[in-house]
Amino acid sequence: MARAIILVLDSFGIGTAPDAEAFGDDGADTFGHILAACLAGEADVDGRREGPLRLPNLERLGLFAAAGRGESRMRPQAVWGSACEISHGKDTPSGHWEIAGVPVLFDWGYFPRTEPAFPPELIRQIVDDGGIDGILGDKHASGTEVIRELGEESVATGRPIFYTSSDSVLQIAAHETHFGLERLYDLCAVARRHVDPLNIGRVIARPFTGETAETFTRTANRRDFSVPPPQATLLESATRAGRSVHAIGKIADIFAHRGITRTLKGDGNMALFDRTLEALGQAADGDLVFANFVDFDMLYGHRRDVGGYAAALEAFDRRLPELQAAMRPGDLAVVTADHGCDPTFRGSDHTREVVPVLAFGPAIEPKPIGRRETFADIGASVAAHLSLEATSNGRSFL
Ligand SMILES: O=P(O)(O)O[C@H]1O[C@H](CO)[C@@H](O)[C@H]1O
Ligand SMILES: [Mn+2]
Ligand SMILES: [Mn+2]
Repeated sequence: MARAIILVLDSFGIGTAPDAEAFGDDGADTFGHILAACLAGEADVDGRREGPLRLPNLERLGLFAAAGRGESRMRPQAVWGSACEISHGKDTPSGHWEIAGVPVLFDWGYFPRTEPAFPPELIRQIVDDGGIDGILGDKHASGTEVIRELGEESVATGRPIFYTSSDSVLQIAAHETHFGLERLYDLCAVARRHVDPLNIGRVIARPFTGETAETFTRTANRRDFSVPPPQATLLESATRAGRSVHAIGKIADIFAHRGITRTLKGDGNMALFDRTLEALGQAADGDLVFANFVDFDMLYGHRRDVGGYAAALEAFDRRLPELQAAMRPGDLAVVTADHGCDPTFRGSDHTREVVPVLAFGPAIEPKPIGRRETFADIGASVAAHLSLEATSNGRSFL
């Protein structure tokens, strides 16, 4: 039994999903296109990385084999394969809930690609209850671009910026001190109530600091207000059985704080890796450590920054030996992702892709597991490993 650790590299898809065409994502391949860009010398970042992508530890575990790529001749040292998503959306909650055994088989509500994007009645309700005198934005946008465009006006008028994407989200950007962080969280809680009837997955607080369009920066105080998963997930199976669930980074928010024992936050992937090791050091037998590494998605995938994404992968890879050294004989670790976000693809949205499944531990025998039909096989395997009641979806590959 010992412990289980799930590491989600947020947005690290490894190839076009069989149903990608329905999402307008045919040909998307986050890993494959980063590899190619690095090889072509198009992903050099001054002082941070250059040349071909070097991921020796992920390669050793079987990343290339999982992606069906012939570049590596190494025999995988992990249980290796890939998984398709059956959830209707390619968003973060859908991906994580499916990993935890609860695919999203209903349709989220989405806001149209029009301006305004939000129903006027909805905005009127949020403005009335939220104590603001109006909003800016009201459209589909990239979060960094929209604060550059409207941040100064937002600071001057006190009106927060409302925007959305191809995900089921209402995002609210406001200045951390001029508008106020707690006030922004309160406003998001009001918005959360009003978007519930529209079946919107998340309201996201996007605080920023700085004084001019050029210096505005989003802070680590982002907060996601998610709806709870529609059924009990692996996390609740664990906590109901008296186990502790250690949630690293965004995990607690993504699961609307259901089935979480403790939350450890960190600013950036490296801090999140530190928190993961810290949780592992404290986890008892039977516990689950569940970590999300958000930089891949937020800082590089959505920003279509190939070099940054490559550098972040290499930095993550360099830390894997520390994780392996901290694992006890009966532990299981699974490296996976929640969707793709190909930094070479058009637009700035997620991409429908298959994700890697690399499961390893001192007593886990390497083997191929092929292409799994659903991410839920990960949750089923973790449940089996921790001797928890089986999740209602997924089959264990262990
Ligand atoms: O452009 P930013 O604000 O990073 O937004 C991105 O972050 C949202 C939540 O992950 C996604 O829906 C995407 O729109
Ligand atoms: Mn995600
Ligand atoms: Mn994202």
